[in-house]
Amino acid sequence: MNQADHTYLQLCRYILENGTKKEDRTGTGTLSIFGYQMRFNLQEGFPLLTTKRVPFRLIASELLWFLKGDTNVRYLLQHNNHIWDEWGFQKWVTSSDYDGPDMTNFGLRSQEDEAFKAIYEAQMQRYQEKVLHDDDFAALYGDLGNVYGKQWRSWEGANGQTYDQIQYIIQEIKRNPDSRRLVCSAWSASDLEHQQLPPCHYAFQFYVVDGKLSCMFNMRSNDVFLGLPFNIASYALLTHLIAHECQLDVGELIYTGADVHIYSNHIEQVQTQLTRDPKKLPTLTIKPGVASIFDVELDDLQLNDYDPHPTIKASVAV
Ligand SMILES: Nc1nc(=O)c2c([nH]1)NC[C@@H]1CN(c3ccc(C(=O)N[C@@H](CCC(=O)O)C(=O)O)cc3)CN21
Ligand SMILES: O=c1ccn([C@H]2C[C@H](O)[C@@H](COP(=O)(O)O)O2)c(=O)[nH]1
Repeated sequence: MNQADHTYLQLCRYILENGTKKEDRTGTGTLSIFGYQMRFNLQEGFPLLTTKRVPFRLIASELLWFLKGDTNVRYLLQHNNHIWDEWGFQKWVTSSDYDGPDMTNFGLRSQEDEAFKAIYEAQMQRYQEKVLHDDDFAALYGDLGNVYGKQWRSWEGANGQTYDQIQYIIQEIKRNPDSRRLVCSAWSASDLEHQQLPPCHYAFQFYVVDGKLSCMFNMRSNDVFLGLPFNIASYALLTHLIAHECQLDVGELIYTGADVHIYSNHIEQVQTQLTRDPKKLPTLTIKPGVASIFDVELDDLQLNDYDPHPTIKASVAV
């Protein structure tokens, strides 16, 4: 059974038919709806879409990065993960330390202007090298500010004391699984000015019934073609990891989105994906013996029987 692809494709179809043209911060333009919910039964298989290839390795390394409480893209680069590069790069090129060619509006310009694209790529390569090999540079420009890792693992209270929301949730699930307070919030009003990108998945909550762990996650803004397949798989993986540690089965994953949009330069890609028939979902195995989710490494996670349709390329809006 694979209901997951159908559920996702139904959302895509719904936006194409009912979405309103809406301008956005990146200048790309979107088709957007406001308010949508989807449910994924995690017992059916691991919800990694099969109607295009979704790179599980990038999703897993990003989630482990959050769980480590890390906010610096150096860890991602060390794992050959480039999904956050543009947001660190932006911090560098808009600073007084930047001494290269003008990078104003690099996201859109690199899609429209081939000559600029080559200049941009050279600067991006310089950025990546510096983050990887220059500690001072990485501390300044690799760090994305108080993003997910910081809020999840060391939320700062008014008194300067820090709170580990993930540790709290795990302890509570073990001690009092009926709790209705198994919430993690990444949205901190006082931190908005200290973040390269305010959290898109800003809160999630767990629920235990009949020995199964379910999770609901909320998104204020969601890029349906590039972001959402990652977000679904990431929260599915988080639910599996916490269930594993708490000796529970997995239940349901519930998604609630607010401004749910397809970028205007992703419409063709979505239409291609809609012509494809879903295949069997993969399954996930966590290496036995990994006791704490904070010790999990990439090699402890194994995705089985993933045989998707080919990748569909698209540019990310910055
Ligand atoms: N516009 C936008 N969409 C997002 O989904 C997004 C952001 N911005 N900003 C922050 C993070 C970064 N995320 C990203 C960024 C890029 C891809 C992406 O390009 N995915 C490609 C594969 C990329 C690769 O192989 O390196 C894909 O085909 O899924 C996915 C998620 C999710 N978030
Ligand atoms: O996990 C993520 C992170 C980001 N996004 C998307 C949603 C929007 O398209 C952009 C963020 O732009 P804002 O103007 O701050 O809303 O990134 C995502 O889908 N998933």
